[in-house]
Amino acid sequence: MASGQNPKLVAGNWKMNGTRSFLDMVAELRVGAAGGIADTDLLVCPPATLLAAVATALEGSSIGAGGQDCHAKESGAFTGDVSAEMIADCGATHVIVGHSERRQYHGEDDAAVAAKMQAAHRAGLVAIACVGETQDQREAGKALDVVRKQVAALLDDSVTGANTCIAYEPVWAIGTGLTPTVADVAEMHTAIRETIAATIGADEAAQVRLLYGGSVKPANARELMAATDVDGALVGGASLVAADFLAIARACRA
Ligand SMILES: O=C[C@H](O)COP(=O)(O)O
Repeated sequence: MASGQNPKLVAGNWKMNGTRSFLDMVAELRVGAAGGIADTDLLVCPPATLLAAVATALEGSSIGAGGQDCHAKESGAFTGDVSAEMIADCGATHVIVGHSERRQYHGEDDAAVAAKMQAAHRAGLVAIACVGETQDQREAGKALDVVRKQVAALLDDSVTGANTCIAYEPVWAIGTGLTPTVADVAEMHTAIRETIAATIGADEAAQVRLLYGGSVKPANARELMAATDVDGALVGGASLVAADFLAIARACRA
């Protein structure tokens, strides 16, 4: 269960940002990542409106495309929703589920997130499942317990290193410029991996990539990515600038 065993994954979550003009930025990323960035996989998660275009623009490159959310069902009368199968049909390989903004603004609880994760697996997508404590929970000394519970609620024996990533995103660090200490990140990631191991065994758990997210920038990426049990980053704001996103990916080189 040592850090550094898995290739890093740097995923950019554009959130509700981006119109077709952002395809120029995707072209920039493609050029910047040509030939690959040593031992680091890159993923771009645009809004659903751009997913097919971004996936097409990245075909044949070393960068993948992912969705930001999916419905638990395959199809049906769910106006405005998008299924995991639709995301896969766009050419995406991954989908984020359970982001704290979905939990906060759309009332998604652990059970809903678990159902979305299963939908992702049903569609052949890698689920990037987000967990993380609020500021109040951290200040109350409950961060580890809260996150362990969130992770445990997502797991069943269908979870593998190949079909699941867990993103630890402290809610108070998202978009604020604040980050936990490297020691706090390492402690949390180790606890997350132990929680996963309790369900699927230590060998498989070692292969689940654990991403850190929350104010990752070029200036702090090297330090955060070197922390124990950190296998990559889920990047919000800095993923909207090609040079910054590429700099974060390069910072994963130990
Ligand atoms: O999904 C990404 C995270 O919410 C992090 O966002 P941020 O890098 O803007 O803090």
